[in-house]
Amino acid sequence: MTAALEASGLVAGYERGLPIVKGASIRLGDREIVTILGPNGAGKSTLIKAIAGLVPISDGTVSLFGQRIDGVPAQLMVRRGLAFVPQTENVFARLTVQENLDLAAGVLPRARRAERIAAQYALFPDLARARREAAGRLSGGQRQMVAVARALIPDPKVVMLDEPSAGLSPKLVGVVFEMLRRVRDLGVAILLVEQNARAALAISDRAYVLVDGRERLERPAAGLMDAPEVKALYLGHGAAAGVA
Ligand SMILES: Nc1ncnc2c1ncn2[C@@H]1O[C@H](COP(=O)(O)OP(=O)(O)OP(=O)(O)O)[C@@H](O)[C@H]1O
Repeated sequence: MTAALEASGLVAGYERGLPIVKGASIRLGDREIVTILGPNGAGKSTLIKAIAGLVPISDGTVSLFGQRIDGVPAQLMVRRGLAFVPQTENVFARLTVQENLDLAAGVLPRARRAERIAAQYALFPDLARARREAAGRLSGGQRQMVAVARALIPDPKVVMLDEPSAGLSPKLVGVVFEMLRRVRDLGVAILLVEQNARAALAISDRAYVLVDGRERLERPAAGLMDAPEVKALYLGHGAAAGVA
C-alpha cells in the first residue's frame, strides 16, 4: 500500500557538506501514529524539519501518498496535505484563540474558513470555551491544542509534531497524547519526535530509533522500551532522558 509519508535515504543538514541526517529512511502508513526516538543530538528534529521543507535536503526523497514533496517550499507543504507543529513558537501568544485560528484559516478559500474553524472547536471543546482568551494565558496543554488546531485547519492528511509534550506536567502530557489519538481517529497520520518515550509509545503503532542521523531500529511500539537493544542504545549514549 502507498505510504502516507515516506522518506528514503534522506541526507540533510544546516550547512553544505555537514549532514546531520545521514541517509535516514522512514515510513508512515495511512492513519498510523509513528514515533521517532533516539539520543540527544541524533538528528530527530532535523529529520522532521527536513521533511517539512525547513532544512535543506542534499540527497534522498520524500513522498506524500506517492507524490514527491522534497524540494517543495515549507510554506506550500500545507497545500500538499502535510502539516508541521514546531516545538516552540507554535502559537501567537498575544492573540486570542479565535485570532490564532483565523490566521491559520487565511490559507483557505474564504468560503471554507468558518467550517474548518468550527471543526476544530468541535474537536477541542476547551478551545471553544477559551476562544476569547489570549493563547499565552492558557495552560501548556491547551496551548498545544491551539497549535494542533491551527495545523489541522487546512485539513492535512499527515501531521508531524516536534516534542509536543515538552515542558508539560505529567497530567498534561496525558491530555496532549489523548488529543493526538483523537486526531488520528479522524483519519490523520501522525509522525512524532519525542523525548517522553513511554507516553509517546503508548499511543503509537510503531517507532524508529534514530542514532547518528540514521534509523537504527524499527519496531511495533508495544514492548519497545523493554527491548535490550533500545536500553543499550539510550544508555550507551548517556542519554536516558524519557526512558525511565
Ligand atoms: N539551526 C541549527 N543550525 C546548525 N546546527 C543545528 C541546528 N539545529 C540543530 N543543529 C545540530 O544538529 C544536530 C542534531 O540536532 P537535532 O535537534 O536534530 O537532534 P535531536 O535528535 O532532535 O536532539 P534533541 O533531542 O536534543 O533535540 C546537533 O548537533 C545540533 O547541534
